[in-house]
Amino acid sequence: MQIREIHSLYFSPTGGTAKYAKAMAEGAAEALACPAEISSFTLPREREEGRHFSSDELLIIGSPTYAGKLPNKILPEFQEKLRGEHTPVLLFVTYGNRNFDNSLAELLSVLRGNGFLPLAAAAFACRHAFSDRICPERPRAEELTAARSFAARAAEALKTAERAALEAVSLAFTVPGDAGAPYYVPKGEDGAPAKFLKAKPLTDLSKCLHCGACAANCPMGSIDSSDTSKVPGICIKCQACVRGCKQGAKYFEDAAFLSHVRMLEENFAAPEKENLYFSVF
Ligand SMILES: Cc1cc2nc3c(=O)[nH]c(=O)nc-3n(C[C@H](O)[C@H](O)[C@H](O)COP(=O)(O)O)c2cc1C
Repeated sequence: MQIREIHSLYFSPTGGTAKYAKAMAEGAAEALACPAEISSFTLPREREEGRHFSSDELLIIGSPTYAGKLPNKILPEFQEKLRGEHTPVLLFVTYGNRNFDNSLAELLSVLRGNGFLPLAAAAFACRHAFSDRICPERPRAEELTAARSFAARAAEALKTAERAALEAVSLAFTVPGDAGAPYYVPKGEDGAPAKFLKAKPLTDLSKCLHCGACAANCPMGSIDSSDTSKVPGICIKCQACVRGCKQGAKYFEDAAFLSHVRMLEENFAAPEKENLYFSVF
């Protein structure tokens, strides 16, 4: 199969997913000796346009796991904005060492439904967006190298594969999880459901320089750029504002949210999970 161009697309509020999208794009580009365009699908303006891919392009796509599935506010954008025409795809999810549950299966199902040919997939344990105590060093350099090699091997195999044969193996390709399963219900330290849907970031005005970075980095465009202490829109708890603030001025105070973070730190910081790879090749 002839591949003319590679596109690597990621939703990545706190940067872990982006690192893997870049590494895999580089591996595939080297194997196929063709250009790779790496682009973000994170900010509202980056998700405005639909993206259509042809049969001689390769898509690499990654998303974090939120509550065991794809981020629910971004799912409709994946469903509505991405179209393939029998376009081969390498898909992956990242997760914060609890579990990726059903996110990879959901991503595969969305892509298959939108005309893509899923051929290889991966689940990468990354630093948890909520806590530096969970996999703080991940992805490690050697993990990015392994992901890069995985994408290179898949791309290399594409070169000699017959399209008809790929269509058939892609149809049978599965990954762990159930695309139709419900969301994971976050628990607090007491094991009871932790309800923090309405939690929003607060601003320490003694630290805030009013630089506007938090508003500019918010994937939901929810922070008022003229007064960044106001969050009139929806908050998906992605932590882009918290981690992107050089002054450390953004924080969450919601008791249920903090209890969930402590539960994760207590139960899911160790052992660190292995990265998982799946492929038709
Ligand atoms: C709202 C939210 C929900 C999350 N839910 C899960 C989860 O169910 N399981 C898990 O292991 N990690 C979970 N995580 C951790 C992220 O999947 C992980 O930190 C991911 O690598 C973040 O990607 P990014 O750095 O590209 O933003 C969650 C993170 C956020 C912000």
